[in-house]
Amino acid sequence: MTAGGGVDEPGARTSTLVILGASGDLTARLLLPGLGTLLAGQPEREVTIIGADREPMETSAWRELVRSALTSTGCPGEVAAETADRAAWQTVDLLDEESLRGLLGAIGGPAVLYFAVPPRIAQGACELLARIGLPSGIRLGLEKPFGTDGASAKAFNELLHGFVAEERVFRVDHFLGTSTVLNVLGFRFANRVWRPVWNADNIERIDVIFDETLALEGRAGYYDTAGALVDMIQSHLLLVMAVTMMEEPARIDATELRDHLAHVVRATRIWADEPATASRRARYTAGRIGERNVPDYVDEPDVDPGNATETLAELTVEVRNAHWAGVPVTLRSGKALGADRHQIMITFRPVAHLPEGLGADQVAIPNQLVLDLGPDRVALEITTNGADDWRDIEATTMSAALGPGAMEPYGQILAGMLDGDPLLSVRGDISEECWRIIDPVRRAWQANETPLETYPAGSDGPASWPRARQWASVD
Ligand SMILES: NC(=O)C1=CN([C@@H]2O[C@H](COP(=O)(O)OP(=O)(O)OC[C@H]3O[C@@H](n4cnc5c(N)ncnc54)[C@H](OP(=O)(O)O)[C@@H]3O)[C@@H](O)[C@H]2O)C=CC1
Ligand SMILES: O=C1O[C@H](COP(=O)(O)O)[C@@H](O)[C@H](O)[C@H]1O
Repeated sequence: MTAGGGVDEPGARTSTLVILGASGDLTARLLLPGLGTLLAGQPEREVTIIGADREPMETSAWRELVRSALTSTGCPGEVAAETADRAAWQTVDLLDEESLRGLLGAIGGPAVLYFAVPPRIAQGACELLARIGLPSGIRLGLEKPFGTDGASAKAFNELLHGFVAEERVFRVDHFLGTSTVLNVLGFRFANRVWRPVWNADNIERIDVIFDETLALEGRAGYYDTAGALVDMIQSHLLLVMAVTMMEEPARIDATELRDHLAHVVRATRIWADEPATASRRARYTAGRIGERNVPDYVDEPDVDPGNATETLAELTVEVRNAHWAGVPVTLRSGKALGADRHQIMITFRPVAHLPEGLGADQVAIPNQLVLDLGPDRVALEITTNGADDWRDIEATTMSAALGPGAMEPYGQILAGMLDGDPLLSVRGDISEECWRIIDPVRRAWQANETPLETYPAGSDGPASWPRARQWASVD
């Protein structure tokens, strides 16, 4: 097995990526295809990919898996072939100390160890690494979920910090690598028009929505104990919120950006400090989405009907600082819904007053700004004079497509890891803060203080939830 080097030299384009759990779903579906988009745009990179898993795999089979996954997302054939030819396989049991030592010895140089394994295995392997010691030049890529609650995330951080510097730990949240989240930075900070109005004086509410038509898709092993709150709100949506509401960083680097994200999550509190009433939860029952019949969630393969798993979660929080106090921020995500709706929605306060003779008998219409999280688009609903009667007022939508980004989110995340730039990885304190926000909600749900409602697959969620009113207008 050969080891690439150089991940430590700034700007180096030669690096070694060791994928632990290389026979798994994440590797085949997201990691390698993401890397393919990175190599498509930056073909000069020489990445040596070492696949590692507990079952042996022929090197030729691993190389073919690498080659086809890279080309599936547009990596040129010759770059994929060269990368595949460098790839190697290592059979390892990550929970066996000797086996893990053997892997580290075989890598023999700087590398990224990417844990594409279940969280229990990643944590167990890190406990062994704490004993063995981490060879210099190694970085760790850790998938979500990071811990299972605030206490376990804190303990995991303490374990890691005992043997590796925080700058070498890359906690993955692929939403930070999505083009729209990156686009929010330019949209917010490079436009003069938003700066004076981006605060509680002018903004009435914020909604971050990630509704999916996808149902469980065979992921009960993970999802049935996580649920929508942990799967989407604890990690992704709180960070999307933080990017939307943070102050302007002095520069876009890992320290500044993450300090600013941390300021937002540290100031975030559950609305009215009432977890039971600031949240809602529901689970899908049988229904139809387009041409698909979706079974009742509890009839999905491997679901434990005894788990009160929610497939739709909503949580309202407040960022309690001088800029945002009093503005409700609702985070919502669910599966098996009628439409994919991935949006940050900013609802402005209506004008305080309309001149007499304009919009007679009409109430002022609040401006609404929607940043679509794919396909990337921005839409602003403004108020204009009526088309038929200029004395009326009516809403009109202006919209524009945003750049789709040069690569898939996992390509962006891997680029940061390979280059040693933690800009888009979740810092340890931020991860703990996100758990601190949702832990009381989980406790309230476990105590049954918030009812577990139902909705038919393919619907908009429980009929009683007041959602259509809020964002029907910008479609
Ligand atoms: N799949 C996805 O869409 C996403 C996954 N993630 C995260 O990525 C991680 C991996 O998920 P996923 O790929 O779906 O999981 P899989 O179960 O598909 O893959 C995990 C792999 O790890 C191997 N493994 C388990 N135990 C050991 C061990 N002791 N030593 C070496 N290898 C081991 C498994 O082998 P075996 O089969 O023999 O057990 C399997 O090949 C999880 O943390 C998940 O939360 C995050 C976002 C999306
Ligand atoms: O991390 C996750 O994200 C996906 C949604 O993100 P996408 O980039 O795949 O659209 C979600 O479906 C999944 O449940 C969650 O684990």
